[in-house]
Amino acid sequence: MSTTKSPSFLRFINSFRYALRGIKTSLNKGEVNIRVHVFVAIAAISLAYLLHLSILEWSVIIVCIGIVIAAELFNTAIEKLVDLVSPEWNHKAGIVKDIAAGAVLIVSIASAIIGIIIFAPKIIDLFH
Ligand SMILES: Nc1ncnc2c1ncn2[C@@H]1O[C@H](COP(=O)(O)OP(=O)(O)OP(=O)(O)O)[C@@H](O)[C@H]1O
Repeated sequence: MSTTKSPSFLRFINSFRYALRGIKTSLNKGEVNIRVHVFVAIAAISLAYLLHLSILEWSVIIVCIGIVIAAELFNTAIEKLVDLVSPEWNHKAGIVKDIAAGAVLIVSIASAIIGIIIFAPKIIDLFH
């Protein structure tokens, strides 16, 4: 059996490496927002474990975490692209950044509400 990897397999592995590099760059470049999201995600996963969530509740929490972090990565990518295309002050560049930030805010608020709906009753139950 040949051990040579097919080009399409290598392309797949490389795409995966580039994607991981993108995530690492976002975390390393001092992007405060994404660090906050990762911190909140770790806190939510820890709480979910401690409160013995159901499979459905776990799934909802994981989907929320994925959407928020993905939105933040898109936002960072858009910011970098705008800075590349329009390094100088430009009204339209500002609008593009504001809209991208608005998208992150929307999914963050929705996820926070879902977190409250799932966690709050279980935390209240602990004190009864
Ligand atoms: N080139 C620009 N032209 C016009 N307005 C801009 C420009 N760059 C940034 N802004 C305005 O400043 C805001 C903040 O932009 P910035 O790129 O600093 O994003 P940020 O949210 O502070 O990002 P981060 O802190 O994650 O780097 C934008 O949402 C936009 O309103």
